[in-house]
Amino acid sequence: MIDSSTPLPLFPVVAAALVDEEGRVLLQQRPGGKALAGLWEFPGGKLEPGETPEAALVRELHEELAITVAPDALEPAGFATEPLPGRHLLLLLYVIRSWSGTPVALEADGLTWCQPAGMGAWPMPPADGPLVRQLAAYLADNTSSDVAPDSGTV
Ligand SMILES: Nc1nc2c([nH]c(=O)n2[C@H]2C[C@H](O)[C@@H](COP(=O)(O)OP(=O)(O)OP(=O)(O)O)O2)c(=O)[nH]1
Repeated sequence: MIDSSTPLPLFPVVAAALVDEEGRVLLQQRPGGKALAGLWEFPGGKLEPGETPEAALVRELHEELAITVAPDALEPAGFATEPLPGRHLLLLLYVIRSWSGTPVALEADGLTWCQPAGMGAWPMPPADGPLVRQLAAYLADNTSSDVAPDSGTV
């Protein structure tokens, strides 16, 4: 018998907040027939055996969006955990500001670019609520402005 203290296997998933020059972030719609169909998510997916999180995300973004990302473009930006049936989701979010190619929905039902402050309008999986808040805070703290640095000090 499994009691509530039985640990669930950890289920690591990597996800990307692709940020464009206007500060918008790409979301994709999960396709029909999959768990959480119709909800909007950060592109990404499960790790394959032996894969690092970064390698998995580079691979997933190529498979899902046909874009190429250099591993050093990945900025760790937040995480969330969520109990799922039979396993426990560990969702790792990376910010990515540069890539090659134009994202196209190879697996998703649709793509949308939205400002982090407007993401609440898009229905997302339960685990994503904390990620959206962390992302907004991360971008507020880690986005350079167009103002030139003060060069008046010696
Ligand atoms: N990529 C991504 N997955 C998310 C997000 N939020 C969230 O709860 N998840 C969950 C949904 C799935 O349980 C898991 C991602 O797995 P997945 O999409 O690669 O795999 P899947 O089981 O849905 O489909 P498959 O690969 O077996 O066909 O992470 C998110 O923002 N992005």
